Amino acid sequence: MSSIDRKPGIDSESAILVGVYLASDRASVGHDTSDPLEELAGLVETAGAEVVGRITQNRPTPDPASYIGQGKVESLKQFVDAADADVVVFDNDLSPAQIRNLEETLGVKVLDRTEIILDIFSARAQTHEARLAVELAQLEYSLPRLKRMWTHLSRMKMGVGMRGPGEKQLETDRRLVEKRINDLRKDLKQIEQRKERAVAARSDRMTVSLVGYTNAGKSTLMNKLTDADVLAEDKLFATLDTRTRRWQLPGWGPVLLSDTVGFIRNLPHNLVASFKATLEETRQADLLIHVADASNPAALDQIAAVYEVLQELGIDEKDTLLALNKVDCVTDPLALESLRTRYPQAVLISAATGDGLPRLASAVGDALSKDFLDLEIHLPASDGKTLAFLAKYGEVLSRTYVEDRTVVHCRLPQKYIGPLRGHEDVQIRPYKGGDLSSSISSNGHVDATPQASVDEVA
Ligand SMILES: Nc1nc2c(ncn2[C@@H]2O[C@H](COP(=O)(O)OP(=O)(O)OP(=O)(O)O)[C@@H](O)[C@H]2O)c(=O)[nH]1
Ligand SMILES: [Mg+2]
Repeated sequence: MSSIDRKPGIDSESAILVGVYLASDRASVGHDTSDPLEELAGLVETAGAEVVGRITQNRPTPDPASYIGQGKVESLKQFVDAADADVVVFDNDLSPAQIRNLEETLGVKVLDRTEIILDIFSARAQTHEARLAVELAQLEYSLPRLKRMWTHLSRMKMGVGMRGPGEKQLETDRRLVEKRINDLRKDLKQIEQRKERAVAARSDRMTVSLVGYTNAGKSTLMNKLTDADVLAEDKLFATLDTRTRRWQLPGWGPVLLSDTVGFIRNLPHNLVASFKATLEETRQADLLIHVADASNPAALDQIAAVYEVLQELGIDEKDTLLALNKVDCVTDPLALESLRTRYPQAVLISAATGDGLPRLASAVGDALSKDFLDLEIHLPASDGKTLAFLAKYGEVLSRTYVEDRTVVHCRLPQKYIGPLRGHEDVQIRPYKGGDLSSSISSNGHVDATPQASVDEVA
């Protein structure tokens, strides 16, 4: 499939960055005071290229032919020649036609932000699952662009506008790509279903998942809390898979903590979809810890971008704790203050120094406790299985035997009330305090009027 590999990576090439700010963008990113091309520069460097120049332009709307205006294209060309650049990278997403026109005028490769992100993911994907996910996203991105690659080829081989074998070749390429996309989707769906079952099966512990913008410090925090040995480095997308470790939560017991791939503003949609299997732990988590880099001038926008991706994954309604990380290297106290005003519940931490981690742990404990119900459960004295279930998933506080019944005072996560209902002859009701043996009437049966809160989930 040589025509799809038109773009080798940009490793050790020299790049000029172009950012176009449309009227609509300027309205929405009003609070971001950082250099608008800083993030793209980080991406391009992570992809292995060297940034040799930057150009920005404000425009009301993109130019249909070349995104930037004609005059700007001319000065970009001079810039490219003077700097002897190999590639021009746009911070915006370009149409296939815009890329083609720009490449023709500039005489160098033109890439957009999505292609750079896909390139990084492709170079860093290590697990089988991540490789499949990236390949799928790349092919989905290339499919509508196949024509443009062919046009490039046809011009070299037989001049502009030639029909004939070229059209046929394009059809064949397209069919091959479509077939591969279908196969990949099927494989990933299977992995996703297997993963869904696997994650569900080990949910006998409360599970907490770290989410956040790329480079926010999720892996560093994971290592600090669990003695895990996850790669943490000052590169974008250092983590592309999911690791889960036991975290001994003080005053609580062990919970499962997972670290996963970071998010970024305008994460390509098909990339999010492809990574669904990888994000399974996050989708099934009882609680999310959203780690944000408080020292980054774009922190507010990054936090908003993470919420957008959570929305796209359909998990924005989950209980989420915001942890403002890297407080040890905040240089602008006013910016931190405005973050705190905006998110008064957030916990300030430094994953590097360990500052604030006890406070984070106790906030996590509180958030998890919220899901626990204080219950009084009546079961046949012979029902050892249900008793074992309660001991495994909940916290049994007391146990009383009355005739052939056992009465248990137990704190149990809400999500286990459903499974309990399946057990025969078991009654569940809110614990109201006092002596459990007195709640059994003389005929040995419980007064079965559960409160609404229990009834709803039961
Ligand atoms: N000063 C300081 N640096 C930190 C802190 N936490 C993380 N870092 C640094 O930030 C960089 C990124 O950290 P990671 O833990 O890899 O970030 P991540 O969120 O896992 O990033 P991705 O896996 O790329 O999404 C590393 O160089 C860390 O050393 C902190 O509290 N203070
Ligand atoms: Mg990481």
